[in-house]
Amino acid sequence: MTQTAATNPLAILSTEQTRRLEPIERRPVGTLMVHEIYTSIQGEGLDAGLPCIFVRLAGCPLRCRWCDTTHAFRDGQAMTIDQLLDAVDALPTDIVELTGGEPLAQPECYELLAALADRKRVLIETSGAMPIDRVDSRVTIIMDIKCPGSGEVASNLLSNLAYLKANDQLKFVLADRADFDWAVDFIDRHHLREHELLFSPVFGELNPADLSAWVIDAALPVRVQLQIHKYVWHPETRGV
Ligand SMILES: C[S@@+](CC[C@H](N)C(=O)[O-])C[C@H]1O[C@@H](n2cnc3c(N)ncnc32)[C@H](O)[C@@H]1O
Ligand SMILES: Nc1nc2[nH]cc(C(=O)O)c2c(=O)[nH]1
Ligand code: SF4
Ligand SMILES: [Mg+2]
Repeated sequence: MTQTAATNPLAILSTEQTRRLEPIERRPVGTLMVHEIYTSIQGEGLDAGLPCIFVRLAGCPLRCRWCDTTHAFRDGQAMTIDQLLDAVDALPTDIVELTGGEPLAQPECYELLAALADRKRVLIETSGAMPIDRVDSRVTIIMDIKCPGSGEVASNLLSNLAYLKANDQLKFVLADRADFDWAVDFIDRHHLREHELLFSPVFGELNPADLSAWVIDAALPVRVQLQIHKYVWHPETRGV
């Protein structure tokens, strides 16, 4: 059976609420536009496999060619930070990830991240197109470096590299061999080999076996990572 926000027992926004999502421009002052909140298995990064609460904010100024979350570009439910914290507190899971859309596109998210970090272990998944310097230091940042195949390479904010902490993660989502070569060059040019590096294939586009062979051949200190939720559930399933 496929699972959706409507059937996931740990989804916070009900079917009725998700039907009433508003365009992001209608966000009242002091609120964040939230696209969905649910619990699943962390499908990406160094915490893959662990239960995790996902708070997905609405809206993104980028348009990665292969984005799998275009449904979050526009609509959400306006929630105050207190409402969001109540929703997260109601869930027993002790890891929470803020994602989107682009979570850092909503400035209130800095305050939200600090408040979440008072309660749980917090991860943020960000495009790296917005400054990360104001993110609470207790939060683990998973930052995408956008490769040429995404069509968004010009959005990489290189000044962010200086703010990465030892336990943050740098992710390259690769569409083809040209992206792979570009990523290896980027890592060397910016002296990033000491960081936690993740190479992920664009789902359904780059064969994970090809990517794995390239990583083995180059003897690179990077982790090949697949989006495991797309293997556990049907890849189009929402709310997982
Ligand atoms: C939907 S984005 C939201 C967070 C933020 N906007 C970003 O790009 O990191 C979450 C993660 O999914 C990855 N992603 C999106 N579409 C993908 C695809 N088709 N294949 C592999 N990863 C994908 C993104 O690269 C990013 O690491
Ligand atoms: N299960 C699951 N794990 C994830 N890790 C990062 C995600 C994201 O969309 O940011 C994601 C997601 O959408 N689902
Ligand atoms: S930055 Fe993230 S949410 Fe925005 S288009 Fe790219 S992958 Fe999708
Ligand atoms: Mg996702």
